Amino acid sequence: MSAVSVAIATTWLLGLLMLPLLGSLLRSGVPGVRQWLDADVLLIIAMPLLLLRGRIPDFISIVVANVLIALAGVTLYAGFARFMHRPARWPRLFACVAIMALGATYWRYGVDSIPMRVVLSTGFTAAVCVAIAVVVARYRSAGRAPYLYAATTGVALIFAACQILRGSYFLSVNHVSNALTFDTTANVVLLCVGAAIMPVLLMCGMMMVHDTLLSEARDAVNRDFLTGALSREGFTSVARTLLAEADHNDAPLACLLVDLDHFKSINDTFGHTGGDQVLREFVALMRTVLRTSDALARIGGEEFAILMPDIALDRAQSLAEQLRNAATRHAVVIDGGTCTYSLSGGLAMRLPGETLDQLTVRADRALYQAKISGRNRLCIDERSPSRDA
Ligand SMILES: Nc1nc2c(ncn2[C@@H]2O[C@H](COP(=O)(O)OP(=O)(O)OP(=O)(O)O)[C@@H](O)[C@H]2O)c(=O)[nH]1
Repeated sequence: MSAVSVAIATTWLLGLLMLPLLGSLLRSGVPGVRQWLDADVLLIIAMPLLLLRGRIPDFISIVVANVLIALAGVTLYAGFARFMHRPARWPRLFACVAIMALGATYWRYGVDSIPMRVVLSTGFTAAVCVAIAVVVARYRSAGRAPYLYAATTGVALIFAACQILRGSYFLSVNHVSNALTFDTTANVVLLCVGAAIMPVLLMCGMMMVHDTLLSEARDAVNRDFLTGALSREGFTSVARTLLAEADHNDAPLACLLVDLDHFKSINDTFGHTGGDQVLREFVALMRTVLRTSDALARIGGEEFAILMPDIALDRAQSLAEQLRNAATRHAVVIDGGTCTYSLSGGLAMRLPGETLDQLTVRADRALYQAKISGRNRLCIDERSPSRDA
């Protein structure tokens, strides 16, 4: 068996192995997986056609096989583009495949040249690899494992370089095919690298899908689905860090609990979806007032907790008042109607060594005071340090 046949058979086997793995990721709904699966299927169909060269008509083993491989390549790229939430631009991709088809036909039936067909296919594959490297490097989502994206870009560029090297070699040899042309060590090594391109890039894609799923699962637990604020679980874990930092730096930490007033009547007037819109817009409003270092969580229906690290009571009180004023000025347009609302707040400064539960209990007591004193106001827990200072 020649080195070329071994390389083709290896790609085919790896393609088969990838199939169930990609299939298992289909139901994840992550964009790109469908295209990667299609690319793998195209590859699996194309490889035996190449292997049957001489036993089936050349048109199938050369032209059709090369077109299928080119289609697999552009579909692989489309998968990466979709994964990065970019359009696949199919008309352009099909135009590239059409050029490949014309080239393969010409270098078989116009001028029969194996080296030129190799130059054509390596050039095409190199272009696909560069396109993948560019789309992955350029459109990486923030908050995702950067090493994975860097590795995919790097691997795609290495593959492109190997293809260009192999193409250049064949460009320099005589147009007449010759077994020796293929049996050089350099060509065999580059051939093996070429055989790994699709399987390795598909593996990179699958690793990125896993990274996405893990990050979505983490978000589902730590984020409130409706407002995007931290969930109670997310808040607890962020609070643990903030409390440890406050202890370590002997720094002040403020806890503000906020509850929207008469929220039930908002729901009664504007419906539950109207109430949801108020909650979403209120969280967006809070983000414009609070500092980026403040941790904001939705801990109940219309109740929110904010931890403010490294802040004195005066400043925390002023931020809380700004928030209350912004809320009273905020008009939410719902189905043509306008909803206005107010909030009550309870503020407590952390005492040395105090746990999150102890701190929130004091803030909650202050919030209760604000509610029973008439709402739309801020109360401060009397034990908050620096109050008397
Ligand atoms: N739209 C919407 N409403 C919610 C959600 N979670 C809880 N609520 C509603 O929030 C309302 C809270 O009502 P209450 O606990 O009586 O409080 P309130 O009407 O705000 O009165 P005070 O807090 O005493 O000023 C209830 O009607 C809940 O149904 C939610 O996710 N979306």
